[in-house]
Amino acid sequence: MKTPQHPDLGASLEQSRSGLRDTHRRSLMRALFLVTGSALVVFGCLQILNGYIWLATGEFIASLLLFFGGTRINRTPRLQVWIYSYLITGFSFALLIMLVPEASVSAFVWVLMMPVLAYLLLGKKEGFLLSAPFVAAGCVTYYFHLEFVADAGGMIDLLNMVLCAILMLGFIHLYETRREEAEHKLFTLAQTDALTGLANRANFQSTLARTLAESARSGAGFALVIMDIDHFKVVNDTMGHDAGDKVLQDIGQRLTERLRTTDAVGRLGGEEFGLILRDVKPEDSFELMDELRQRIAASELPYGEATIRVTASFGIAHYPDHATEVESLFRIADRCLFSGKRAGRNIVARAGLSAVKDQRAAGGPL
Ligand SMILES: Nc1nc2c(ncn2[C@@H]2O[C@H](COP(=O)(O)OP(=O)(O)OP(=O)(O)O)[C@@H](O)[C@H]2O)c(=O)[nH]1
Repeated sequence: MKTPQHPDLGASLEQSRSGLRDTHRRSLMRALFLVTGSALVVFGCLQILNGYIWLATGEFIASLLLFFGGTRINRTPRLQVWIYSYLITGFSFALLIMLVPEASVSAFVWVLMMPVLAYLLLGKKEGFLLSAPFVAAGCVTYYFHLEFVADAGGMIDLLNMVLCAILMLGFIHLYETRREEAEHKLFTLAQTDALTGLANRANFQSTLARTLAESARSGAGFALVIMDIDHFKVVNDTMGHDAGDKVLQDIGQRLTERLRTTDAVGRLGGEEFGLILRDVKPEDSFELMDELRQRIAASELPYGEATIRVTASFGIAHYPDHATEVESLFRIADRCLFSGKRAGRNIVARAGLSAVKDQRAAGGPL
């Protein structure tokens, strides 16, 4: 059986919580550091011409820090801290500039940029919590900038700003909510076998890799079981594909019903299923699978006027007794299954110590 390496899908979702993967967030941050750093150099020069030496000095220092940050952002393990530091400092700096009595009215356009950056870099919840107070503070500053709205023209100016800020925040929030929902739906679809509702092969392999890493830390063993329905082709050929589908759904349900919630079940493809039994000894996993085998053999699935009976064969490999790597565990369980099929089917076959010996003698996994 070919078992290609699959990325951990759970980790992928975690990394894309803001809509951008960590690598993209780093690239965006680097671009922001460079753009805002360069912009601050220009603004600093203009502030000198305006006579605001202290403001220009602050902008030059900030631009140096930003250029330095641009060289570090790709390597830092604390990306989230860097993002928060950048956004909070940047937003506060923008507010400070708006508070200057002679501030140009165009400085207030940055208020509208705040939610865009915060949502893009932090996601919906954290983006809202960070940007909403700054947007509100920007609107209040604008009110003071207009000198308390003395006439109708001032009121129009204020309402333009406030309405635009509210709409910007609202639209970005709505967009991010829909994007998260769509991503979640896609992610679930990409992980699930459509026919049985079980984990699909890629998802099962991610779970297996995670279980192995956890077991390596905790020292607890687990069993990998590969189960295959016997002579499934006959069901399809004699009763039709729809009957075959019903059998697959029924078997999938039986497997999940019988196992513990901490165990994992997945459809590896066709009529083949994978099971991970956590915290289990070799004798116990054999007994459990044999009970499952008997249940499947004894069950009758009504299909129209007919009744469908199937049997299944199982191959078991144990971590760490038989192998300590995903590939080797799969190969051993698969070979056990194959030997069970050759021995007449409706059998639970487990790797023995000889399997481990053979593997060592051959200088590699079985
Ligand atoms: N109904 C249905 N059939 C499927 C599906 N996926 C694979 N199959 C069928 O499963 C059958 C597998 O046949 P084989 O690989 O020969 O295996 P088998 O008949 O179970 O024989 P043994 O495994 O040797 O006992 C083929 O007929 C496939 O078309 C599916 O999603 N639905």
